[in-house]
Amino acid sequence: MSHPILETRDLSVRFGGHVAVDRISCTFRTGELTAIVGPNGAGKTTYFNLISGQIAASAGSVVLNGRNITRMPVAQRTHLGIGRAFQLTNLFPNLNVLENVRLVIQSKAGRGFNMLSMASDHDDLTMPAEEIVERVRLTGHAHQPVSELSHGNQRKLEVALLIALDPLVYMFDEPTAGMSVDEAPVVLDLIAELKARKDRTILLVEHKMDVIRTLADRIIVLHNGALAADGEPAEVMASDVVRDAYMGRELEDG
Ligand SMILES: Nc1ncnc2c1ncn2[C@@H]1O[C@H](COP(=O)(O)OP(=O)(O)OP(=O)(O)O)[C@@H](O)[C@H]1O
Repeated sequence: MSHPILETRDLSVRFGGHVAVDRISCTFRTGELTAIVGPNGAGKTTYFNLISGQIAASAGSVVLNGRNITRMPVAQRTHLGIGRAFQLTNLFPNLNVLENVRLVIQSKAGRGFNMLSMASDHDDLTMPAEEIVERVRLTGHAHQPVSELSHGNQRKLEVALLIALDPLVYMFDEPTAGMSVDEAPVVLDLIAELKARKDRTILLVEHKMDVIRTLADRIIVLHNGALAADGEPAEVMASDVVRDAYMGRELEDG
């Protein structure tokens, strides 16, 4: 098996008296797609925020490629290889789809994240940007300002930007939430392609059973902020821990 790229060690955060993530120790390997499941409020998003750096840990550590990144700001973690699906707030709303993708490629290529530099200065980056826009089926919207995109197309753009960034660790938080049945497969196919490359690590917070079944190599279950189960999908799904964690609530079948 490949070496662990990402590890959390006794990672915890408390908000006032409430422990939202409770001493989670977990290792993630290259080539592996881990689904993170658990009922509402279990701590999934908070765990993601701790890994990507959106919030600071109260205790424990996050280790990327052997390096302690626990105290690093988001931008530095991104630079080192942690990639979280962009929220619309990270985009330039008045620039179009293609320009936003090109800016991420430009920044990745070490040419700065300068939206004022002329597009013609970076002509060589336009073609890779167009390819990524095509992969998420947004070619028809390439010249549309991102602020005018439908919700589903915004989500596809988030995935496009992450692919442009091409981090070591891809973090997806319910990537198809709110997408139509026509749109979701585009994103799921792209995640499957990333997984097939075997050279990236993918973390996926997901409620949809069919998505987990199709994509996950491994499932971890969070319950009350703690790691309740960790293992192969069939084994975890059949376990009492999952039944107890969900307390009668089902993972979504849709
Ligand atoms: N900034 C915050 N301040 C106070 N409490 C918070 C904060 N962020 C999260 N929490 C609490 O931490 C717990 C975990 O929340 P979190 O959003 O991580 O759960 P989740 O598993 O992602 O849930 P969902 O599936 O509903 O998105 C919840 O009880 C939540 O209310």
